[in-house]
Amino acid sequence: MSHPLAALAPGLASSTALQRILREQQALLDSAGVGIAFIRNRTVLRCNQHCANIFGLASPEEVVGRSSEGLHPSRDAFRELGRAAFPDLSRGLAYRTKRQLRRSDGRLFWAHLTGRLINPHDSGEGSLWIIDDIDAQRHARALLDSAMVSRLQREIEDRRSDQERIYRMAHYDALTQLPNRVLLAERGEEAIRLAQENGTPLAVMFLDLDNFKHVNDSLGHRVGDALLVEIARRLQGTVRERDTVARLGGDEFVLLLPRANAQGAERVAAKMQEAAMQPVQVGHHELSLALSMGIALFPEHGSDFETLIQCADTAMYRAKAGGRNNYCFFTPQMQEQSARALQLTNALRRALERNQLSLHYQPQVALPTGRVHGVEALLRWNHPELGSVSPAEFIPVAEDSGLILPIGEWVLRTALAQLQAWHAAGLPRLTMAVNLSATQLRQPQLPQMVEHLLHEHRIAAHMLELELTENVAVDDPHTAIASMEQLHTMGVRLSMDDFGTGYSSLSQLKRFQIYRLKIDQSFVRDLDHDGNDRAIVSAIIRMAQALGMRTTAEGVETADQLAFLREQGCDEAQGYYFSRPLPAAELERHRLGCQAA
Ligand SMILES: Nc1nc2c(ncn2[C@@H]2O[C@H](COP(=O)(O)O[C@H]3[C@@H](O)[C@H](n4cnc5c(=O)[nH]c(N)nc54)O[C@@H]3COP(=O)(O)O)[C@@H](O)[C@H]2O)c(=O)[nH]1
Repeated sequence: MSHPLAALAPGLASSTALQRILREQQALLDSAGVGIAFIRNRTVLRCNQHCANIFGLASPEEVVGRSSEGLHPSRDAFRELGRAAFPDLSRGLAYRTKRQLRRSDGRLFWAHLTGRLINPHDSGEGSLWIIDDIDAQRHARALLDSAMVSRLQREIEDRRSDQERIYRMAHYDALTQLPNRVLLAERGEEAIRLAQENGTPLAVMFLDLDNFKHVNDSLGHRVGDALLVEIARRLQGTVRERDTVARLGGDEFVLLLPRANAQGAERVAAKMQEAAMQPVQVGHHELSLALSMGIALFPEHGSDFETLIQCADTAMYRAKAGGRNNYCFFTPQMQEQSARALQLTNALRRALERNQLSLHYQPQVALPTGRVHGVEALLRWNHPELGSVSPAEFIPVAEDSGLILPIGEWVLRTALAQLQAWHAAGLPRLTMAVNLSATQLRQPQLPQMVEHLLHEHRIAAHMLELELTENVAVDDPHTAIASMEQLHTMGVRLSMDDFGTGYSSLSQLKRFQIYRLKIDQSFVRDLDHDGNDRAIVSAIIRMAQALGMRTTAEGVETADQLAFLREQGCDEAQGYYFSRPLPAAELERHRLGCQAA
């Protein structure tokens, strides 16, 4: 096809130079971002690609040759444009307007038009028109805008979900998905505000799983975690929507119970106990757990959330100490006791180095012969200001603070040194019983320490009896059993103290390699007038005999008690009837000299 511009200079159309110029011009035209068309005699002579695009045609060739009138919505519109443009064009000026044009498929669109005559003195040479498609621009802008909007929306969405994730991480426990300490505190403050405003009650409950450490240690953390998740689910399923179940960490949970008074809290506690006690299946383990719970009430026990939680925590410890699977309401006395415990802990830290501790010894008498076969070492603490503090009070404090470890070692060393002295003084068969706390038994190095002290004082292992309570083994049977086995292998004798008051099974007794059962003094105390106690004591003695264990009755105070025990075949007895626990020198004077064999 001959180039349309060749028509403008017919003589030059075949020249190579002109062809090159025309190609360059076309390239220039095609690279323009607007439509460009040359029109002469109402016919399109030449246009660029953009112009073809604007009119919905594939290439400039499809536009060239078309009547320019057909590019307008109507003949009238076309003529009107000619009339309007003429004054400017004929003066050699550019004519600018905004018009509707028609695409090849008939659709109308708005465009900015700029026209100019090629030769202002001769309109017959045609005109050049620049067409700027406003609709397409608008459309493109709209597309751009919507792309930006959706990107913005995505960003906002992303940011929102990031914020939600951060909020969740900061306010919820990752394992159980329960509210954590932070969210609990927020809800607690809010609950107190509402309770104050409405004059309604509010209960805070502190929960702790009994023996959870045992599950974790013996079955592994994965089982422990699964158990916590299941317990969390059950607790959550037991309360009402307005209540909050939060996990503080480990096996500690807190319940926030708006509008619950003492009876309400008690009902929830009972439901919690029931929910926790249903067996939990984790893999092939069927586990059942119990809860210890402490309850504090608003406003009776505190006006701020921090105080209420502390009170509930204190009450929970009391529940645990009272035998586990239990709940307890906070009382102000508990706080006094906590303050006292703190005072004792601080004072106890200095007790060893300031020589405030001493041992008293209580004889243990063999019933068939009436002779003292051994003594039990009992710790005494005499503080310059606090006076004589009972071990029943300070031993638990020492256990909680970990001070029982250095103190327990001191007791063992001092007792063995005393035994060594008595053996040297002519009482070679005297045995020494020493109390061991659960914390001590959990120390894996305990057997080595005992062995070292026995060696240091040249005492045969069977002359030492270590007294354990039943709960020692319940808390951490694995370490406890390992230590007991080592001690047993060394020849040290183990006795079960306060037997009958704790929680142990007969199979445990066998596994623990127990040499002696010490019948708790609570059964001995009322032997004279309580038929049940008599039945229990004689059953314990018979059971021990059947299992090949010896029995010692604690707290014997009367001749009648002694007669009953002797009659039942009890092996040894200990109590005020024979002697109170005494300092070594006093005991030597009164009891040991002639009786020990
Ligand atoms: N872990 C350690 N625990 C210890 C140690 N020393 C003592 N304790 C434990 O403290 C609890 C209280 O001991 P204590 O006040 O010494 O009471 C003992 C006896 O004095 C008392 N007793 C003895 N005979 C009688 C009696 O006839 N009547 C009566 N009412 N009380 C009597 O009983 C306690 C016996 O203790 P135990 O045989 O150990 O049960 C107590 O639990 C001690 O175990 C220590 O060094 N470490």
